[in-house]
Amino acid sequence: MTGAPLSPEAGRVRPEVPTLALMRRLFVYKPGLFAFNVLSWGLFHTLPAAFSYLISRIFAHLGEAQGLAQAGKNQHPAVAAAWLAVLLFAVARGSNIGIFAAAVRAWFKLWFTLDALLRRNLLAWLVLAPGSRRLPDTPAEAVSRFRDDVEDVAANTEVWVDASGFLIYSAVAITLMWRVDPLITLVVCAPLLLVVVFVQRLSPQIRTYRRRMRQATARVTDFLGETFGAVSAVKLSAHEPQMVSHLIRLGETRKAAALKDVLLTELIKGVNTNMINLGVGAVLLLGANLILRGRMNVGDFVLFFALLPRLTGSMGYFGDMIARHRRTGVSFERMNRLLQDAPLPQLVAHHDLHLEGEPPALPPRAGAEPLRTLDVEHLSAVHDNGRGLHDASFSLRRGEFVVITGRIGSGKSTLLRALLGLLPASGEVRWNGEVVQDPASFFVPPRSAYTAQLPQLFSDSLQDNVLMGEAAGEDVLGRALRLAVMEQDLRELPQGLLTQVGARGVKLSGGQVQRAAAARMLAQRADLLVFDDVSSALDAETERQLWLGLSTELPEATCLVVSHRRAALLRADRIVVMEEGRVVDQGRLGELLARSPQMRALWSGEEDEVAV
Ligand SMILES: Nc1ncnc2c1ncn2[C@@H]1O[C@H](COP(=O)(O)OP(=O)(O)OP(=O)(O)O)[C@@H](O)[C@H]1O
Repeated sequence: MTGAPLSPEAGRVRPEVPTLALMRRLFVYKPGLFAFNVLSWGLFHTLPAAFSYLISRIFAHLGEAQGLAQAGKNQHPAVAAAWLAVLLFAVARGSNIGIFAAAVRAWFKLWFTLDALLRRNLLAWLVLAPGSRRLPDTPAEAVSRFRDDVEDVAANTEVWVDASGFLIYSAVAITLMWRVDPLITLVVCAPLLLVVVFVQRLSPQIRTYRRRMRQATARVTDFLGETFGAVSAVKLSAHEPQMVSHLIRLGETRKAAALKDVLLTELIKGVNTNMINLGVGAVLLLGANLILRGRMNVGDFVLFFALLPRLTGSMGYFGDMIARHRRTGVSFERMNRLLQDAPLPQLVAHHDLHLEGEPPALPPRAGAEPLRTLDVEHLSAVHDNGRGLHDASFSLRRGEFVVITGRIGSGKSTLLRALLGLLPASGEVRWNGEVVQDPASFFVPPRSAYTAQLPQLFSDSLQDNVLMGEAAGEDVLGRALRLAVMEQDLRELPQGLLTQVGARGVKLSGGQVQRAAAARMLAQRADLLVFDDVSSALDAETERQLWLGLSTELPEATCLVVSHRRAALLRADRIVVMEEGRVVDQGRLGELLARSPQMRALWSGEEDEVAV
């Protein structure tokens, strides 16, 4: 960790996302699979040009046979040619069904692979990247980005996979039609340009409506999540009517945003589809006129008719391609916001996914140099409102019990979080004299373990919450629970260690949650134990037992503890006193009581605002 800012603030303006370059990078993730998709779908979309040609030949030969019969000539060669065309048509049709089966399989594989790659990259950056990661928006927004935006991008691959087929088909169809009648071909192709211009002009709206729809959806999800989490607070304050009307307002906003997005999508589709009808009408009018004047035979007329739907469909496809490209840009932009300070290509970086077979074993936990000294120098972490931590310095030696104390809001939690890399910070932290470059990944077991002020438990058994997948023995588990003063609670829980706790299990009290989290920390057997204000949910006697147990059973443990309780202050080798985000004094309890008015106020509990 150096004096420079550790991680930039979220939400800064980012350059426009280069959608095309990002899509290209995705395609070359599995070049063989992508090439197979392009080839198989290319063939699948191009072969209908051959069907149309063969159908036109069947009709042309039948027309020829009829003419020969009327003239009293031998019609057999024309009939044989018609049968040959029928046979070729059947073969081509049959092959196309086989190609379709292979292409669909390859497409799903490509789609889900790219889907998984994007999600893996998002998750890896949030969880593993250097520096601390805070979600830039709400968890519901993040879920929507993981789910909907990833899906939009991966599904957009379809457009590119189909492109070559539609292009070749269009080129072949236009050439065949041009050879028969350039004027009708031009009339049929003109809408293509119109569609492209139409969709291009709508591009800003496409992006805006998609963005607004996604945001409005996330707001509804957020509000529902918050309401479920605060049901009792809502009931107690009799706020149900206000909550319902707010939900209705959010729902209305979402409805309007979704309606605009869907309407625009359907409008584009509608315009595209109607091009087919316009094309058919043009061919009917112009073609029938030419047949009447004897300037076009039935075979050529059928050729036009057979090629037309797919050709105009391709035109619609190109319009849709532009619209989807714009929406994909929005999805990239939204996912990119989730990555915050990540380099842009991180989103589409290539990594092994292990989608088939056994997942690889996790690497063993890295050994760490045992703590001898920890030095914090000029550590600052300022929140958006200008409050937080300013220029804090203190040291800690192996086996010490250091208490950080101060009034409510004096910056104690910010100090711990900045030290552990959970907040963007500047300053220097040294572990055994070595500068810590990335505290977020450094301060983890076996070096350090942490209990937050408001810890979270998973919906799982108490045992699994404490061990977190670690294969620790009963002695480790038993000692962690004993040290965390949980034995009495265990006896009262319906299934003891196997009791399901968390959001979907038994509701534990705040103090029980905090002690379960402390047990989780103690089961990690880390060198440095960091407690953030366990006093906030423990009574004085339980907290006293906690510190007493630690000093008798783990006398070698190094503890950094936020507390204002006498039990902790009496046990402290050193106390760091904070006020208004700054360290104002530090030393042993006796010294501080003698010279620090803040310490005396905290000790005597005379200050009204002392954290309780
Ligand atoms: N995420 C945040 N955004 C903005 N301000 C914050 C944030 N977190 C904390 N603060 C502010 O920073 C100051 C220090 O907060 P901090 O939580 O570090 O204090 P504390 O001493 O731990 O308080 P307490 O004893 O209540 O836990 C407070 O004024 C608080 O309102």
